[in-house]
Amino acid sequence: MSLFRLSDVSFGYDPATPVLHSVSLALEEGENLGILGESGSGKSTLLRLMLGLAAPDDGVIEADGSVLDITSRRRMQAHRRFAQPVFQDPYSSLDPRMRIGKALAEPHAALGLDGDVGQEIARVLQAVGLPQDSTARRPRAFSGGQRQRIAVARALIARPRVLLADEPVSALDLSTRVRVIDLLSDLSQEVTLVLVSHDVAIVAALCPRLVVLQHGRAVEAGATADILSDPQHDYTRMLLSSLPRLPRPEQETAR
Ligand SMILES: Nc1ncnc2c1ncn2[C@@H]1O[C@H](COP(=O)(O)OP(=O)(O)OP(=O)(O)O)[C@@H](O)[C@H]1O
Repeated sequence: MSLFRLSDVSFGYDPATPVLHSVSLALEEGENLGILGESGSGKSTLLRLMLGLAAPDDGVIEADGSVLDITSRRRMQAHRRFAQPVFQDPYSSLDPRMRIGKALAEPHAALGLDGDVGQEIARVLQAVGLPQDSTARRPRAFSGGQRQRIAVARALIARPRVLLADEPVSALDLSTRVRVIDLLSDLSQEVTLVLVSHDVAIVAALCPRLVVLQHGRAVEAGATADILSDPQHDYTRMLLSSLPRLPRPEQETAR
């Protein structure tokens, strides 16, 4: 059974100007899915629909084997345990006044989760590689990369099956980025990731499956390795050719 199945999903903030056009995709357990596209192609909107923050104008979203009805409070409560978001900016996603222990305890209570909250906090801090005494500190005591780890820990409290991550490292500096990417890669053992990005290298590192969005249409989908080595669509070729290239070793030594 697929974790998510989207069938011909269309959506517009204003229904007269659709942002997503008949998008279909499937997310299978253990197969991280990258969603790649230029700014404005509809990537974040697609994640919003998968989170249940808005409903499609047309088409169907199935999650965990049943149709996602966002008007059902009970269904949405279950969905928030099933799929958790990680947003781009760890500075705005954490309340600056709230100690980390409280920030992690809050979703545990709000989602009515089982298990001892103290033990669960210890589990997620360990999972993201932060010291246990982080609970007594406020977000300003942490660097950007550490804050993003806290945001990931907050998502993991729910023991979700899916993490829906929207440009999770683009607000971070380069060296921190690598550590958060490593963390997301390690987590792939226990949770399946949907990763929205305009960065081909990050998608290639984390996601064996890929969907390319152009103006709200899925123009290419399949195995990431196949798409990167032999893109079928002009738009995908354009995205790949616009990648910044690192100098080859011989060019470096020639200088
Ligand atoms: N809340 C909103 N109300 C109205 N229009 C919106 C809203 N959010 C996004 N849009 C529009 O929907 C389209 C798709 O935006 P979306 O943020 O999904 O794209 P994106 O691919 O995630 O872009 P980016 O990489 O810049 O975040 C854009 O034209 C955008 O202006």
